[in-house]
Amino acid sequence: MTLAIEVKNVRKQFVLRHTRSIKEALVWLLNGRKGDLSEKFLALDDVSLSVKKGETVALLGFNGSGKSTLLKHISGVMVPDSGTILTRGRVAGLIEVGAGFHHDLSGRDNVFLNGAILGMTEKEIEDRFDSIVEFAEIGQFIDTEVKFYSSGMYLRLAFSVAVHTKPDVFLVDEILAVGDEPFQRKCINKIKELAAAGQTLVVVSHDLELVSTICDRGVLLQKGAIVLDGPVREVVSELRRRQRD
Ligand SMILES: Nc1ncnc2c1ncn2[C@@H]1O[C@H](COP(=O)(O)OP(=O)(O)OP(=O)(O)O)[C@@H](O)[C@H]1O
Repeated sequence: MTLAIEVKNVRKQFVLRHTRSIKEALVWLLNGRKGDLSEKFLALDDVSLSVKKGETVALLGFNGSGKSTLLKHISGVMVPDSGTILTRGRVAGLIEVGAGFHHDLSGRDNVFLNGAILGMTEKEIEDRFDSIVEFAEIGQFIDTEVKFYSSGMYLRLAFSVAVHTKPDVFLVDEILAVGDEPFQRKCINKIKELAAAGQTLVVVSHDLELVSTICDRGVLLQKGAIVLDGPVREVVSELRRRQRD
């Protein structure tokens, strides 16, 4: 059994800064700065998760349960306060769409820039360039600066670059809710194709029907901790039961 992702005892705390009144700040100063004006919030509380190569996993849970935070740790965008995350092979994903895109550059330049950030060589990008543009249906706009793209065009190009990196682990965060319907369908088909080809997949989505068709395994998060891990249908049923309560 080859592991693609191994998350061990990960904790992540965020500091929530509240706006305080001048009076509150003054009292705090006069008291010798005792206590803490900021509040701490544990977004991931001792999370451990192993994902085997070829598994398709849906991270499920209510708003604020820590799904995106966990995905960002797997992608390496965030580092944990404690614990470890190991990933095997190339990890690519759609977490903050077009995060690596530069507004003043053309679509073409961004394909090269973003492709390189995602770990492709120049030769790989050149070889896959036509296919990237074709999948994104960007056509003649490929030489236009992306700041003039519609949000859908931007998203399509970002998605296309990401899937063409042929990653070993593909991470998708709620992306499927964006874009028009035909493109959504195309993305879903592409993701299903990747899953069928044995690609490791970790998906965050509130579309329970959709994740049930794409993923085999479901992981339910609640207040930053994993409370259930099993076949996706069972975990989705439990989440629905909790939604009704
Ligand atoms: N950079 C940050 N600074 C402070 N708090 C944060 C930060 N990122 C996330 N949080 C908090 O951590 C908690 C978990 O957020 P996260 O985005 O992981 O939840 P989620 O399960 O993906 O939620 P949703 O379903 O709404 O997308 C939330 O309460 C959120 O406000």
